[in-house]
Amino acid sequence: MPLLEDKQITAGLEELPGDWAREGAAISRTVALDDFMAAIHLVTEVARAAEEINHHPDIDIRYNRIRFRLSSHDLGGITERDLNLAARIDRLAAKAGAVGAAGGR
Ligand SMILES: C[C@H](O)[C@H](O)[C@H]1CNC2=NC(N)=NC(=O)C2=N1
Repeated sequence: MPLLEDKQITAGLEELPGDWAREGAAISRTVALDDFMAAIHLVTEVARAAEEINHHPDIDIRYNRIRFRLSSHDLGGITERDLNLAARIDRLAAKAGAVGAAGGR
């Protein structure tokens, strides 16, 4: 699967419901949950999705906030796999009642 061009990445990010940001060779999104266990439950669901597609996020968990950072490590950049995983994360995060970190919780 090839690396995406800048304009493809920009278009792909606009299609995603979550507020993903481009960070060089990766895209990232931070979400906030009600509490630590809610965050851990979401991480567990994302882990199952990652295993299903064999594409794994970098995850930073701080109490009720989770930062997901996606990159295709084998190619050192962003591919469709990252956009696909981001879409799955957005669906799981919405189901879990997550809000963007900008939500101020
Ligand atoms: C052996 C295994 O299939 C590879 O290491 C997969 C696993 N998950 C992965 N996840 C991500 N984000 N990038 C990869 O290059 C990658 N490679």
